[in-house]
Amino acid sequence: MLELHDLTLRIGELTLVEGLNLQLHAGQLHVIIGPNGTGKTSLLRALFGELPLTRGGVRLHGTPMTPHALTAWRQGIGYMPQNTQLDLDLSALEVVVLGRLQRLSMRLSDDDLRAALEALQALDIAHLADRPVHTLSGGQRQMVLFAQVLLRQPRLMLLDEPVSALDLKHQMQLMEHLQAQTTEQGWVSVAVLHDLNLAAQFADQLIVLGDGRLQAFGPPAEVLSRDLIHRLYHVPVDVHHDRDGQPYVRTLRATRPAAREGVAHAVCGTTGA
Ligand SMILES: Nc1ncnc2c1ncn2[C@@H]1O[C@H](COP(=O)(O)OP(=O)(O)OP(=O)(O)O)[C@@H](O)[C@H]1O
Repeated sequence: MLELHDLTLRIGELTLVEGLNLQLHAGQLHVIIGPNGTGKTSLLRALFGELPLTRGGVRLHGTPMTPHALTAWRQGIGYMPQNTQLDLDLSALEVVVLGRLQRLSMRLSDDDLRAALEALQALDIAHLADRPVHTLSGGQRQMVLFAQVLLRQPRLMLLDEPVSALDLKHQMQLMEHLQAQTTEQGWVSVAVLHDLNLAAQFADQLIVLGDGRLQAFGPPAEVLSRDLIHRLYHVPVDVHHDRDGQPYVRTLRATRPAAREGVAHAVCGTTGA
């Protein structure tokens, strides 16, 4: 279990996150949603030990995060930050193997290489293995970095917008894999997503942040409501539910697309003339 107790983050006068109390369970996928600039990345960075806590504490399976033991703390974490820039002269396979960094001696073992290849295969990107990573597309880099964090065999998975550069097929592939492995391996998984429908589809629990504070926490079917979304994003939406009770969100336009209708009429008029 990952326990956050009164977690507060400040930089100078600016409060990024205020008084978070949460208990996140092993084997569950937790998805953080919330508007831009509301503290999601700061929270993940703090959980990775990259941003010092101003107040409060964090425990993973009973072990507290302490400033003097951050190297050991990070060894149990698969952290995928938002920025997937990779200006390295390494192949995709080599980047994935780096996920085993803490265990690598002077040379790679067959086991490390096999595990890296299997991770690439599981994500259907084995064909990228020998490509230099600086030549990969944004989405391909994102998949390679996901394969890298898988190889860490983490107890805690922290993923900051892991599908932001992915097409529909790869979004589903990554999320399906994350959810299956979270259950199977008993990880505590935390991912930031902006796509509310993807969040509703895959999250066991939603963590809703707004202005650095917890606005709601719980299963998507209980948490995602029209009022909450409107309050957070100031966008009109409808929230529907499918046959399994899973919510899905449809954004509503504030204005009718009158200009487009005008274009259609003009085109028809031209054709008819
Ligand atoms: N190192 C820093 N110094 C000063 N302000 C910072 C720093 N890091 C973050 N902030 C500010 O803290 C707030 C929260 O930022 P954060 O990146 O955590 O938001 P976010 O919810 O992840 O946003 P987004 O959805 O846009 O990625 C923002 O106002 C940001 O400008």
